[in-house]
Amino acid sequence: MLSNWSESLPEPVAEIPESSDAPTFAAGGVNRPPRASYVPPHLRNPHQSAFVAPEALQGREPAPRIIKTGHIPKGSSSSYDSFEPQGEARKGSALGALPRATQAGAGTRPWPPTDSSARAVNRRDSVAVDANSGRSGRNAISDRRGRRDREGDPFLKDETSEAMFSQENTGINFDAYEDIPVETSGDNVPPPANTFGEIDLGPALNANIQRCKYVKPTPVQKHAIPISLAGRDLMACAQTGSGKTAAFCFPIIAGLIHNSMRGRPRGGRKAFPLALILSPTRELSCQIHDEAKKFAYQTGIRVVVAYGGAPVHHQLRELERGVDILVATPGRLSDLLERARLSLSMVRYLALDEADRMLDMGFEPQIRRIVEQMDMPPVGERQTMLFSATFPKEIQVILESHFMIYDM
Ligand SMILES: Nc1ncnc2c1ncn2[C@@H]1O[C@H](COP(=O)(O)OP(=O)(O)OP(=O)(O)O)[C@@H](O)[C@H]1O
Repeated sequence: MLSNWSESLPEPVAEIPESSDAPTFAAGGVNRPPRASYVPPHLRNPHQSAFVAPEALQGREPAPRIIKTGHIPKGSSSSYDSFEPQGEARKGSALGALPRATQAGAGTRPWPPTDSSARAVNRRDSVAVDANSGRSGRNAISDRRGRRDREGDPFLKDETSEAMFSQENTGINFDAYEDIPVETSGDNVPPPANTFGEIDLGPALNANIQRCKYVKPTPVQKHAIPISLAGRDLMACAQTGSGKTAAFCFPIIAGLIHNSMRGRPRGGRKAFPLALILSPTRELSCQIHDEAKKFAYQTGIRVVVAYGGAPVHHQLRELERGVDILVATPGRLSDLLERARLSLSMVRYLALDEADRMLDMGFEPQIRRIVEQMDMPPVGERQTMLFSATFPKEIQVILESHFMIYDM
């Protein structure tokens, strides 16, 4: 009999960097790399219990997980929900205005948060926008409703095999996480949230959290979500399997739902994502894409994935159909930018997952170009979340001094 869930996993298969001669797969769930082949590194030793800090296994005090927060945004909170597109993005019709979500059970809590830590975007050209006003806003809502009707149910396969989706069978003992200290730095760090109910994520996202059967936030979620919702940049060190995906997806999705995005061109050949999630491998990108689709279910937010080693034309078609959140590997993203089929000028959220691995895999030049030299809004005009399983000093120095990534 198996004593550990991880013993039932198939032998790990080496991950394939996108530069390899791997078999090709199409995006959007068609011919994807088989999910069973991806085993997170922490589960690869079947004799270690998953999700326990390695120090704890050696009888030592677990080292604190580190979360660094960016500067407290300055200025008035009213500019938080405004966004004026620049350059080419000014053209065309509006996409984005969703009705302001009324928080079920949250009563009168305003959005954006009006406390001192609320993000003030301070965009030079930004203007306040009423999400419910204007013709384009109504069109955008009906567009999104239509889109919802056509949306496949990302929970379907889980519902048909309930066991696959139950928390017990993820092999995660989240209670073991409770004791892991989390160290946060930065001024006036927003307090952690011990329950999802304490966080203002909106009814649609809350419903999806329930569908996912997440009962309470993991430690990285407890700390990172309130920090990001307050509009602060964030750098978090958390091991793989700690729930990072939700930690960056929830604030992005909540932010996109609550904030109006006017003036985004539609129907053209160039895509203008509002959020970009960079991850090192196609396996991880597909995993994030699958999770993000569940979190964004019935919100009207469209999540697209682009990764190397697969024919680009299918991914281009997916992008042409519209994209709010783009999950991408750095190589394929650079390719799409070079083909001028993608603009980063509307990106308000940038998340980098497994940053240490991206640097280890030699993606530094691409990331530098994507972040610094393309049309992405600069630090202060977008929100950045960086997650890494390890944070050796060298990586912190590289990230802080060489990349214009944070508002630190
Ligand atoms: N709050 C939660 N409650 C229950 N399960 C959760 C919670 N957050 C995440 N999970 C589940 O835990 C598993 C690991 O989470 P996730 O994939 O987000 O971790 P990760 O840190 O991003 O790992 P990786 O780097 O391997 O992608 C997933 O199956 C996810 O659905």
